[in-house]
Amino acid sequence: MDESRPVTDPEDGSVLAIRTIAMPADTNPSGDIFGGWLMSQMDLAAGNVAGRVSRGRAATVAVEGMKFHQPVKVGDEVTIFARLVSRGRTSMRIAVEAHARRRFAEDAVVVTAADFYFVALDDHGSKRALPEA
Ligand SMILES: CC(=O)SCCNC(=O)CCNC(=O)[C@H](O)C(C)(C)COP(=O)(O)OP(=O)(O)OC[C@H]1O[C@@H](n2cnc3c(N)ncnc32)[C@H](O)[C@@H]1OP(=O)(O)O
Repeated sequence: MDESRPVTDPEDGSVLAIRTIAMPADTNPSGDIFGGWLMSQMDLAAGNVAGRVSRGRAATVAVEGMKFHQPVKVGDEVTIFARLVSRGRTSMRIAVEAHARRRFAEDAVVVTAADFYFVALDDHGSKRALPEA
C-alpha cells in the first residue's frame, strides 16, 4: 500500500497546515475566542510553510492585512490554509486563511486572512539566503 499522500493542493499550491477545535480555554472572559489565539494558529501555519521553503529556521518579520471577517465560536472546527505567494532573497510572503466550520454545520466560512512575512534564519538568528526552489 502506498502510504505517501501529497500535502500541497495541486490547484492553488496551498497547504492545509492546521486543523483544530476552538476550546473554552481559548476564550476571553466574555466567552468569545481570542483574536490572539487565532493569530497564533495562523503564525504556526505560515511557519509550517516557511520551514519547508527555507528548509530550516525562519521567523515572522511582519504581518499585513489581518482582518477578522467573522467570529470564531467555542466548538468550531478551525482549518488554516497557508500558501507561498512570493519569495525574496531571504524572505517569504505567505498568504494565510482561517476557515471555521460551526460545530453542527457542514460548510466552513472564511473567518480571518492575512499575509505573513517570514525571514530565513541561520543558527545564530541572522538572516540567510533562501535555498534554491
Ligand atoms: C518579537 C518576536 O518574538 S516576533 C516573532 C518571532 N520573530 C522574530 O523574533 C523576528 C525578530 N526580527 C529579527 O530577528 C530581524 O528583524 C530579522 C533577522 C528577521 C531580519 O533582520 P533585518 O536585518 O532587519 O532584515 P532586513 O531588513 O534586511 O530584511 C530581511 C528581509 O525581510 C524583509 N522584510 C523586512 N521587514 C519587512 C516587512 N515589514 N514586511 C515585509 N518584508 C519585510 C526584507 O524585505 C528582506 O527581504 P529579502 O531579503 O527577501 O529582500
